[in-house]
Amino acid sequence: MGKITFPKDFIWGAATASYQIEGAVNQDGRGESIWDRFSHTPGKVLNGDTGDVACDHYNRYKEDVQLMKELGLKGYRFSVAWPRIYPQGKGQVNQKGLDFYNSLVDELLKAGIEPIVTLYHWDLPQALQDIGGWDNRDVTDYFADYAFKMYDVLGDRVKKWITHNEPWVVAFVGNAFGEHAPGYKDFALAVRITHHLLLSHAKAVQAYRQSGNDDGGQIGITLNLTPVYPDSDSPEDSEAVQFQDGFQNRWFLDPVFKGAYPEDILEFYQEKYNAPVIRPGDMELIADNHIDFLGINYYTRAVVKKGRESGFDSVEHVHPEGKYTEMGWEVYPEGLYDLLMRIHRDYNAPNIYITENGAAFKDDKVVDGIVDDQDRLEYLKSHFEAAYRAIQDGVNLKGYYVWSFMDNFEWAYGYSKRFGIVYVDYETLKRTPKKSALWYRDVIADNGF
Ligand SMILES: N=[N+]=NCCCCNC(=O)[C@@H]1[C@H]2[C@H](O)[C@@H](O)[C@H](O)[C@@H](CO)[C@@H]12
Repeated sequence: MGKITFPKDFIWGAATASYQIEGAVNQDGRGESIWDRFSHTPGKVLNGDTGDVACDHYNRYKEDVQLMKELGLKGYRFSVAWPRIYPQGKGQVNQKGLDFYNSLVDELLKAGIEPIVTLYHWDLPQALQDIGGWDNRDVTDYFADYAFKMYDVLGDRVKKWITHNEPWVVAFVGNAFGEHAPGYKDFALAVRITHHLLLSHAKAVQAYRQSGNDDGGQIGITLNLTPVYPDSDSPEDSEAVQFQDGFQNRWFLDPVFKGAYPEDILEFYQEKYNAPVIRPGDMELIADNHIDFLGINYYTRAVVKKGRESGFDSVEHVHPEGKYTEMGWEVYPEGLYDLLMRIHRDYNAPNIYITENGAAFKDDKVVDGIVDDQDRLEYLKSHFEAAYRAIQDGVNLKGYYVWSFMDNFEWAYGYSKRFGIVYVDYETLKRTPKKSALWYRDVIADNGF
């Protein structure tokens, strides 16, 4: 592909999340989150790593914003730690928590960087988990109250909001697979939670429309979407694709864009799990609170075939020959093009932002002050090219936030996986831009490559 130039005003950014970078978990009145509890539970996180210190961004945010400015970022996606605002999840507000995010937003605006703020990136106040967490329908109201408070405090300067980050991961990885906080292995619980996450999303959108701060503001949701391909053209493998696509993608896309769950998956869940619990008015609330943009987190594709056991959900993942990242995820930029075209075709999505795309590679070694992460540079270049092709074919893609601005706490993998375009030495907390960051700086300056 020759030189490509992205549309004018395309937002080139980078993304992070509160629990993964902030540290300072006991500073300035922050309450405990489910990830504090989970990471301090022996055996849950590799090497016993926790987010206690992480990148200490809470105390180093001015330095970090200065580095973002030097890289020329147009946008920065971060999340607010609910437990910094409401240490108990509801009730008493923690002013020092609000002060931090106010200062961070002011630093970003001074640096000419547009903030896009995620309200929930997995760090639920533990006090709410103690009353059932997302399985407790009341938490959907506490989330809307927390959202309303953030719109009130930051809404004059923050004009792009994301309600949830990856509700599929929150529900299934945290409550069916047991790999993330709070660590349950109960599929019916996970299905019930998906409904409460979507309900809380709708209530937070409704709160935004009522906040009086939505003038020129946009609100959306970020979904981790995975295009699914069959291992063969057999009818069995097509059925496996249909289930996997419904389980991972359509279960969230359909309610958000069409106001109803996909029939095939809903029927299957009600039959097998007697879930979700949907009350009269729920689907109307979800249907009536439209989003202004869809955030897409894209990492890789899925290739599936019918599994050995019977049933609609009998799916076996296949791992084709090819290049894989340190997470075991296939490098497949074509999947980003196919995904964007599918969302455009099947959901007629309004504006779309890639709210996360990036990779963990072993190529992070500091040699003579340089981190030569050529693998990551090539990963990003190939995915930028796929995004460009989708824009050329009509997709309303308005921005791209690389995951991640800097190496950080990679959930159950702790600090063993590095996704940053900026290297973090966890002994000294020194930040060093990697080769990919210096290349990205030029891409942003030229609005292409
Ligand atoms: N079973 N299983 N699956 C595990 C999770 C699958 C998908 N993981 C993601 O999308 C997470 C997303 C997250 O927003 C960010 O906080 C994470 O740091 C990145 C990198 O991991 C990605």
